[in-house]
Amino acid sequence: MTDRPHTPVLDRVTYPADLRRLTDAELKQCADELRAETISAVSETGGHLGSSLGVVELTVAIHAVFNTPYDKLVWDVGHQCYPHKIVTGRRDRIRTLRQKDGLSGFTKRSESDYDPFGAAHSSTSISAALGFAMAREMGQATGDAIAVIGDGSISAGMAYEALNNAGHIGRRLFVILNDNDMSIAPPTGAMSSYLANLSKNSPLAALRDIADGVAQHLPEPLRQGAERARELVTGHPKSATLFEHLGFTYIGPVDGHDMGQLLNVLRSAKARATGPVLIHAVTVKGKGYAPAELSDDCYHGVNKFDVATGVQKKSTPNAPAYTNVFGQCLLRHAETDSAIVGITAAMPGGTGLNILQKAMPGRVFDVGIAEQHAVTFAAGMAAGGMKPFCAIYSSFLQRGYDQVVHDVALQNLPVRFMIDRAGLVGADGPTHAGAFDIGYLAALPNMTVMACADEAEMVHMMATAAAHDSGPIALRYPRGEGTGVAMPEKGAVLEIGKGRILQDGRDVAILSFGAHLAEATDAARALEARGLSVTIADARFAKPLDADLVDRLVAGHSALVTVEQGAMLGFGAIVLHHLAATGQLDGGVAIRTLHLPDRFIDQASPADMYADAGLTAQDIAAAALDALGVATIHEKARA
Ligand SMILES: Cc1ncc(C[n+]2csc(CCOP(=O)(O)OP(=O)(O)O)c2C)c(N)n1
Ligand SMILES: CC(=O)[C@@H](O)[C@H](O)COP(=O)(O)O
Ligand SMILES: [Mg+2]
Repeated sequence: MTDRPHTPVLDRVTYPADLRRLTDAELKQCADELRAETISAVSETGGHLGSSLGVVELTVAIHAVFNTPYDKLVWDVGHQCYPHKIVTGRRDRIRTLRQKDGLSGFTKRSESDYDPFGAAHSSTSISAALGFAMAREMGQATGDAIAVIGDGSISAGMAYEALNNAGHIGRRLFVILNDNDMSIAPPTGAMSSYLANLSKNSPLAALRDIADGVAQHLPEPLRQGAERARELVTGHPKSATLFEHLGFTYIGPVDGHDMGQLLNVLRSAKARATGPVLIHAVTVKGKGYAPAELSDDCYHGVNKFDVATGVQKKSTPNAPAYTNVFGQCLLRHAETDSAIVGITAAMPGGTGLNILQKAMPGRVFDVGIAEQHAVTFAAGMAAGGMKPFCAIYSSFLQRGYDQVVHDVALQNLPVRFMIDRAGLVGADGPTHAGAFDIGYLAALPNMTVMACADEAEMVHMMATAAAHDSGPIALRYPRGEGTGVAMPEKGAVLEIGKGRILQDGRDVAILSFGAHLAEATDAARALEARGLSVTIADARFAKPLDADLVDRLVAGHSALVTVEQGAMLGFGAIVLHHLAATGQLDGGVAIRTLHLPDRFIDQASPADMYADAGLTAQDIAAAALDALGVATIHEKARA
């Protein structure tokens, strides 16, 4: 007998239609190959590996059973969609993931018909899928809607708003709960415990059938076992799970890595569902790759790595990361002030709150993916006499905006907002860019808004925030390392609303707000090389604005350039508003406000993204020269 060459099944799959031609055994083999391909690709690109490995079988089974893209598959967050990208026509570009001009690390409508709804912020999938389902019910040419949501993401209020609505509407909709008992960090919360109990204590639930109730047809001892398991989970004899109370048919738990079981359950659900169905799939984050399965974070987000060992490539830092400086500072303040507490919405490591959490576990609250609750919880704590440091990434705080307005600012409560990932963040792209917080926070009465120029300034601003009991205060800082400046022994409390001048000049003033001061300084050097005399100032506060400083810069220079790592209606707009309100715009000074452009910027390195945004040192210098040119024309005209 001759050995037949082994042809990978995955090589026969470009689109989901190809999966639908495979036998069940081939689908299983395809999943194994898809897992290997995912590991290999992410080892070259970095990215969200653990979550993607956990849904390999689900990906294959869903696409094999449902008629995507006519049926709409909506991944929550979208960070687990790499296997999905590989089997939906993007295998040839999967090694460009998260890079400039490459594939997005999340689902994105403009990238593929198989990404019917974009994501990256969590807990939106059930709402979006319900929207598709209703569009179908109202006559649009679209098929079934399937949301896949993780156990971490289903902790957010928005997911319950959607379940509530879907259960009420009662139309056919599929929600697959991908329960790997893990968020970015170990999951917290009562809901997480409830789900854990469902999967641990309900061994026979997998046999339940959505239409005719398999349990009824089980032999007596098994049926009693199923009922006992249900009673154990719910606490009530014969009562249903939370999802059933909300109007869903609950199927599960099923083994989310058992291809046969998944195919049976999905086929049966697809054939029989008349209303909303929740399929509870138990999975393992990092499944099938030992270094991921054995690690504490299940390789949630990894750098490039060596496949054989799992060892990730780490760059040697030149300076402390802002996140770390924040974490260390907060710990120092908490040691001397027992009212200080930290609040995070499922990001203890990402925000640096894990430093305080490790030292003083009782002083940090991880509320799960629940930014809205985090903000109002902080407001309540502040009203109760505590000093909450609410650490949330800039883009995720967008979720809690009404809470910032209504619960914090309106009541002038001293919540300290620590806004990490302000500005462009790199590989996560536009969904995670901290672009809007300057504008959306500075618009609020009572709010103080600071941004630190470097890590030493951060220490002072932390001291300022800790001392600021008269109202809410926000400190924004970017992802990544500081600039390597000498660090102060201790933070000094800054005068609220006062900036600083770092260098005095005569021709042009560059007024920077936040961490682009290094680029502003480089621009000044370039201008000096052309014989110009440049003032460099650091605003420190966008609100209250240092009006005296701005007035001085306008009065003493022919041109003023503002620089910030934020969107159009931010710091520069505040400066312009002040100058207009005080009649200084007509005084002949030429002004340029450098900010992010009015468009979303695709993923690349932060440096490339800032170049795309027109915010390099050269751009700043060019803007200054342009402004000076205009100022010269004005001066000549006046002469
Ligand atoms: C609104 C929002 N807050 C926080 C995050 C950061 N975040 C991304 S994935 C994740 C954990 C998600 O856990 P889960 O849904 O269980 O998916 P898993 O990674 O376990 O597959 C978090 C907190 C986010 N993307 N969106
Ligand atoms: C998917 C998601 O939202 C997070 O995993 C995010 O990518 C983390 O970003 P950082 O790496 O900046 O913490
Ligand atoms: Mg999870």
